[in-house]
Amino acid sequence: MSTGNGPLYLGFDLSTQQLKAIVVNTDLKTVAEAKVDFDQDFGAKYGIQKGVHVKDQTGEVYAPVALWLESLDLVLERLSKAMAPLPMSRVKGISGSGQQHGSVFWNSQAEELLRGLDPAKSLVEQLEKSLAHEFAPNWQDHSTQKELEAFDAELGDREKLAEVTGSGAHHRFTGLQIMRIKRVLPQVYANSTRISLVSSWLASVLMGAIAPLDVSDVCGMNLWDIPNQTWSERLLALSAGPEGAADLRKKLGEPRMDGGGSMGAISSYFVSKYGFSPECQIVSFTGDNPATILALPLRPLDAIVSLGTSTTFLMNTPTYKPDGSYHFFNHPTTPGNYMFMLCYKNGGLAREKVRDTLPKPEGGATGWENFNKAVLDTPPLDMSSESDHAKLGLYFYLRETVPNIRAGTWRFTCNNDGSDLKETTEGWPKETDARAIVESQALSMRLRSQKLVYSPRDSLPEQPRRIYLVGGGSLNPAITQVLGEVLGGADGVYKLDVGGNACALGGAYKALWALERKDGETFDELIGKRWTEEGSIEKVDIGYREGTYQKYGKVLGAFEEMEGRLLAEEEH
Ligand SMILES: Nc1ncnc2c1ncn2[C@@H]1O[C@H](COP(=O)(O)OP(=O)(O)O)[C@@H](O)[C@H]1O
Ligand SMILES: O=C(CO)[C@@H](O)[C@H](O)COP(=O)(O)O
Repeated sequence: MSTGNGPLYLGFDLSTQQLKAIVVNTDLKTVAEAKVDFDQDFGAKYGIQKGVHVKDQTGEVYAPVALWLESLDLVLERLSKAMAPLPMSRVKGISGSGQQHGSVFWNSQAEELLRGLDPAKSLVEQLEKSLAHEFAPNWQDHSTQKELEAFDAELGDREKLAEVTGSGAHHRFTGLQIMRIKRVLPQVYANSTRISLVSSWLASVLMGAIAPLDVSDVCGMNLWDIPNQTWSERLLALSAGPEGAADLRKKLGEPRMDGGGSMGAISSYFVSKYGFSPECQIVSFTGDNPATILALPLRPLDAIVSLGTSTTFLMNTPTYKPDGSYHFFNHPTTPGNYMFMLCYKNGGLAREKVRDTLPKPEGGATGWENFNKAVLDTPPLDMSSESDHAKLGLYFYLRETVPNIRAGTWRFTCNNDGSDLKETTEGWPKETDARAIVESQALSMRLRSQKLVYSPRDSLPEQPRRIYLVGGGSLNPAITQVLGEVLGGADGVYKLDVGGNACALGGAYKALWALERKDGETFDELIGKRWTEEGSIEKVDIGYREGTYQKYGKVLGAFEEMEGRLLAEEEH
């Protein structure tokens, strides 16, 4: 491939299970990729599984920060090789993303250690000493029930909190996590001079100085007042105690409200060790979901479904319509726009659990062959005729967030119009579970996004125009088809060619826009001019199917009632 002599842009994604890096040229074409898989590369050393430690007794889920430091050196070593013969010195700008909500606690030595990084030593050798806490809470953590109740109550109720911060209280949101750390590990909190999000932490290491939080990622904390674009003093005081609000504000710093421009040049450590140019600029890093909506120019009514460890449903919208069950974030690049998001904890790993109840395919290339066959051999809602009962299931191996239902598996049936909803105790064949888990994940997204979608064309029912799939699960044709059947998509369902690397790609595009934008040029304007469908996306399903879409529509009420009954059981 000819890459000319123009500048290159590097995007990282520090997600739950991997650290990925992708380099693009000014035509948005990928020229090199590399990754570190935490379990494969460091599982034995750090005793992690799927990138994290899990403490079932408390609901804590956390990752060792040292693992990420080792991974950064390793991914850059791999990337230098993947780039050859292109020199790293061609990289003009770096941005990227981090798993949202996770936080890193720095101690008082951090700034000095970051400034003085020695290329003769590794990052982990030098920066392990910069931490006030060796672990970063992960977004799957659900140890903060007490804090969740306090946050929901603080401004009156959950809806009021959502109006102010874009979200009701969620266990994983950083304000709650900080409040818990202060309660259970007061010394760690006291020793923390600065607190970063995962995104700004990675930017800090690359810059050799503590980077500000990002305009979009800051909205995943339940601390940022979105209508007024400032820290909420009341919520800071709740998290850190009435006397501690000012101190917490100092630890967090003021976020950077411009998603573009440069925050500073790369640290000399990376110049000496990996051959970056000293002129290479670090652009603000954002959350992995905000970065995903930057992987292509996203029009209103288009939706992205990210099938990673978590499942997320994302839209770019000019309307701020907060609600306690979903999320609004500042758009990462466009002031006045927002990202709408639904986030499910029981995404890829829950589908894997159901897959693993089926016999292992012999010689299968992906390991998903039997799961896919079961999905495709089962009719929608497992109804072979109109008189059959529709089957609905919920498969939560972790406490879910949307809605906040305990871990467990439930199977219900109802009539084709949603009436006569009953829990079934006899169960059903394992093959039915394969279809039911994908349907239930899609039904939940359809239920909760209905207020944001409208009819894309005359006479079609309300639905997204295009649905773009990203993340590891987007490689799966059976999952893809069911998403199209349930969610529709008047112009079809598309997979991003970059598959599981969408957030890293969004990071690379962000770096390009940040450093090449003309006065007032938006991300969508600049990227829209250079982006081509060919080579970027592939149509994988027709999306809207008349009849099938309506069939799922008729059981949406029953689906909501099923969730409602399980929630009510927990309240009693
Ligand atoms: N062929 C496949 N079919 C279904 N799921 C898949 C397939 N390949 C990978 N996955 C899923 O993708 C998940 C990882 O997705 P990825 O986007 O890389 O994760 P992360 O959340 O760490 O960024 C795995 O947990 C796995 O369940
Ligand atoms: O908690 C959320 C969003 O609110 C998750 O989407 C995390 O941002 C990380 O997800 P993975 O990419 O690791 O699945």
